[in-house]
Amino acid sequence: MIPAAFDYVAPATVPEAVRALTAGGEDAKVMAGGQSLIPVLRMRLAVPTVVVDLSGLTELTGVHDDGDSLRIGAMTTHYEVQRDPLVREHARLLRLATDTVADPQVRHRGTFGGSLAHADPAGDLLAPALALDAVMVCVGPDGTREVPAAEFFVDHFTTALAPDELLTHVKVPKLTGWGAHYEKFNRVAQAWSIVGVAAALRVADGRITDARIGLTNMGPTPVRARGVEEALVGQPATAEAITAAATRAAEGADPPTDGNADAEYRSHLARVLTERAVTAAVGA
Ligand SMILES: Cc1cc2nc3c(=O)[nH]c(=O)nc-3n(C[C@H](O)[C@H](O)[C@H](O)COP(=O)(O)OP(=O)(O)OC[C@H]3O[C@@H](n4cnc5c(N)ncnc54)[C@H](O)[C@@H]3O)c2cc1C
Repeated sequence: MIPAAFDYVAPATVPEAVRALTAGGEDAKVMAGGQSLIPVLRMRLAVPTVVVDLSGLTELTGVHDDGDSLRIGAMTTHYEVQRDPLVREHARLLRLATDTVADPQVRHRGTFGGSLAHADPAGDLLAPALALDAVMVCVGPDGTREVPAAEFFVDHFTTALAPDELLTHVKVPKLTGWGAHYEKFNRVAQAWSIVGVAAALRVADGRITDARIGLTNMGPTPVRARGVEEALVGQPATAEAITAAATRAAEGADPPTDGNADAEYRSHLARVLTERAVTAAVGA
């Protein structure tokens, strides 16, 4: 199918983009790399009045050092995130998760902000953003507001962004020196996650002192595995402690049943992948 007709605007500044969104009303759509939006338009799952293309907004690209956190522009591509030295040093979990996203073509066009704004429960960057306590910087006609990841993801493909707002940056607190791992289970190479586990941990004198665990595709939004975190902190970084903590991975999750896996199998995967992710993060 081809998309229904829409107006196209390519703003040169963020205020211009906001004005175009506001003028377009409820059915205006932002376009980043178009990796998810174009198929949605072609299937006519969305019939926007106007598409506001952010690709000219160079101010929304790149990774910047903001002291205690990194500021990542929404239009930074997955490829750029993967290769950025600041991300490697201070947000390794994000880099490892980005490595698992699709294939080089998608990683060259797809953006960090687009993935978060799209809020596909199977998207691999949502759980790391949640585990890292990232903060979304959103700009609309009333100005700028900051939304913590825990409040940003509202439902399947639904975020706290209003139709006339855009995500400009993401603040990612630095976890320098922490161990990290992203464990993804998918049906074929380069496919979306059936379940994924994002783990970031700090170990001192053989004991786990901090643990952040996020789950991909274990509910309509990414899930923070608080039970596992509680069970890990203070424990020795041993296989026994990790196995015991991982049994709590599916607590509080609401995994879907679909053509790839049923809810019970997803809960099993969450436990197994948590054990693997934490083990790898401890050894990292
Ligand atoms: C073949 C294929 C395989 C893929 N596999 C994976 C995978 O394994 N794991 C994974 O995580 N992802 C995967 N993806 C998705 C990929 O990561 C894209 O980055 C993601 O779809 C977002 O695309 P985009 O950045 O081009 O945003 P777009 O497609 O342009 O936009 C997506 C949505 O977000 C909104 N949006 C975009 N940017 C903003 C913004 N700054 N402010 C407000 N709203 C915004 C748009 O309006 C739209 O609704 C895959 C995509 C394809 C095509």
